[in-house]
Amino acid sequence: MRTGIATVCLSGTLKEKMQACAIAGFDGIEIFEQDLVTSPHSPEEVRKMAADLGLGLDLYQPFRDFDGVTPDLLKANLKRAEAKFNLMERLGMDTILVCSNVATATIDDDGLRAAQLAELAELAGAHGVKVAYEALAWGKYVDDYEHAYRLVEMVDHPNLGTCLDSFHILSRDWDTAPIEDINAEKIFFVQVADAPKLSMDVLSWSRHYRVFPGEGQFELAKFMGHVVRAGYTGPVSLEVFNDVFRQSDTERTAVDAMRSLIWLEEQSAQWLAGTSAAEGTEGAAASRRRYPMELATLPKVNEPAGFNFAEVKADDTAQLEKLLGQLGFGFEGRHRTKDVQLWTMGQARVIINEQAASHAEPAIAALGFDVDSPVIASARAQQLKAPVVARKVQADEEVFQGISAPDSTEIFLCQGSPDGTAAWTHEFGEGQEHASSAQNAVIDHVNLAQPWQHFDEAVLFYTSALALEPQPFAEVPSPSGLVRSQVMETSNGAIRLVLNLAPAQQAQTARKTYQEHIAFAVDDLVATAREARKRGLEFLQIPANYYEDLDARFDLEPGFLATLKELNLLYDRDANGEFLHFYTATVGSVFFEMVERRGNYDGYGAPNAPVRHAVQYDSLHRV
Ligand SMILES: O=C(O)c1ccc(O)c(O)c1
Ligand SMILES: [Mg+2]
Repeated sequence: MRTGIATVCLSGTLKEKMQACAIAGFDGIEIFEQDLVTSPHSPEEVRKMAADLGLGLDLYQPFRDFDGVTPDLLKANLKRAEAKFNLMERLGMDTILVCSNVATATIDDDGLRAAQLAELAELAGAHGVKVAYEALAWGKYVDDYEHAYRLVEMVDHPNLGTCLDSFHILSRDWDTAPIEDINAEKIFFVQVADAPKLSMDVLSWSRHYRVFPGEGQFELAKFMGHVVRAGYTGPVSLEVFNDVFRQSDTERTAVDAMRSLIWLEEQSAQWLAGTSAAEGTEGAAASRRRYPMELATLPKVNEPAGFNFAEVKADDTAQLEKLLGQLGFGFEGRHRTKDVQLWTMGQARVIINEQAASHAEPAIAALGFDVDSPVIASARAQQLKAPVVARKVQADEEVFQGISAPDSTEIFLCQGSPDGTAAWTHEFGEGQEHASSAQNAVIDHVNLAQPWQHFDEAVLFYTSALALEPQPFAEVPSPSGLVRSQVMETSNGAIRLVLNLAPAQQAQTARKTYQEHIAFAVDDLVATAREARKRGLEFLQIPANYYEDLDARFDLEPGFLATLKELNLLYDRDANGEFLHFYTATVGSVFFEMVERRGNYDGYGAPNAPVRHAVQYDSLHRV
C-alpha cells in the first residue's frame, strides 16, 4: 500500500511538515494549497526538497467551486485552473483534487456539470494533469460519491477521475459496497480519515473533529476493503482536519499518523480475509493474491490475559507503603539491585519505585501486561512505531520487553502464567515481610491521566499495539471542568484501562493536580473496608447527600445503606449486577480504589465519578 498524508494534518511550516513526513516513513504527501502559498520556498525548491527527502508529491489540493456555474464564471474558473496547472508543472505534480461546488453553483444539471468538467479535463490533459473530482459531504448539488462517479463516467475523459474520501462517505452513512463497482482506473486518489460519531453539522465535524484511523468510530477497514476489491493501487492518504493535531508536535503527530495507516492496512487485510472466508474462497492467502494492492500484515497478538503488575511513584514513599499496608497488602521485600519494593495482596502486585517522582512523569510509572508471547507482542508494537523502553538488567534477572505509551507510562510485556504467579518476584526478598490480608485481590482497572495533545494517539496506541477495545467515551463533570473518560479493555475485562483527559486548566499545570489510580477487586469489600479501618486507613469522605440520593435511586435495604454510609462506600447497580467501591486519600498524585463486582457488573461506577472528583477537589483546595 502506498502511504500518504496531507500537509493540513500537521502543525508547522511546509518544510517542517515535509521533514516530519519523511522521518515517519510516508511514501508521499498531498500539498494543501495554503501551505504552499504561505511558504517562503519557490515551487522548484519544494520540488527539490521532496526529491531529497524521498517523498512523492502525490496530490495538489484543493481546487474549489468549479462546476455547475454560469458561462462567465466557467471562463474565470478555467483561467484559475490553468494557473494551477502551470504551478503544478513547476512542482512536478500531476494530480489535482477538485471538490464539488459548495458555494458558486447555481445550475443543478448533470448534463451541464459534465460538459464543464469535460472542458476542465481537456485543459488538464493539455498540461499533463489528472483531475480527481471529490464529492464533499456538504456539496451544494453533488454530495455523494456515486453521483461524482456518474459524472466522471458521463465525461469519459482520460484526465478526469474521482477521489474517494472516507469522511465524506461515512459521515453521510453512504453505502460503501458500490465502491467495488467503480472502474479502478477512474479512482485517481483515496483519502482516509476517521471521526467520533457526533451529532453536528457535517462541515464543522469535518473541519475540526477528523482523527486518524483507529481513533474514531468509522468502519474504515470495510471502506478500504471495498477500495481494494475495486482494484485500486494508488496512494492511501490521510486527510485529517483536527484542532489538536494542528497545534501538536509535528514529528510526533506524523508518527501517530503513520501508525494509523500501518494498522489500517492490517485491518483491511483482515476484513478482506474475513469476507472472502465468509464467501467460501480460501481465506487470507487467496484474498491477498486476488487484488492488485499489496497489503502488509503485522505480527499477530491476542488480547493480553491480565495485569502482571503496576508500578507507582510518589515523593513520599513512606506514605505509599502505609496506604498499601492499611489496605491489606504485604511487603515482599526490596529488589536485589533496583530501588524498588514489591507489595502484594493475593494476585495483585504493586511495585513502589523509590526514585524521586518528577512532576512531568506519570504517577503510575509502569504497567505489566501478561501476553502469550512477549517477543511477538514487542515485535508488533515496534512495527507500529512504539518507542522501546530500555531497562537495565543484571544476570539472572527477567528481561522485560517494554514500550512507552503516549503519556510515557511504560508498558511491559510479560509472560503470563496459568496460575497467576510471576517468575520475577524471586528477585525481591530483602527486607522485613509483613503478613498480608487473608483476602485475595487482583488489579481490576487502572486510571491514567492523559495529556490533552496525546489523547487520541493513546487510544490508537492501545488499540493497535495492545489489542484493547475502545468503548464509547463519556464526559464526567468535576468542579474544575468536564473530564473526558475513555475505557479501553479486553473483551473479558481482564485488562481495563480508563484514559482520562483532564480539563484544560488542570492539564496545563503540573500533573500533580490531576490524579491517577489503581483499583483492586476483592471478594468482600465490606470486610476489606472494616479491616482497613482497623489499620487506620484514611478513606475518601463521601458526603451525606450522596447517600440520600442513592437511597432515592435504588431504594436500598436500610441496614445495607447504613453500612455503606458508615464505611464511606460508593454503590452502583445495573441490569447485570452491583458494584461497591471506596477510595483512599491521595499520595503525591496517586491514590487507590478497592472494588467488589457482584453478578456480571461490567462498569466502573460512572454515576459516582462526579462525587469522587468533587471530594478530591475539595480536599486539595482546603489544604
Ligand atoms: O473542508 C474542505 O474544504 C475540504 C477540502 C478538501 C478536501 O479533500 C476535503 O475532504 C475537505
Ligand atoms: Mg478530502
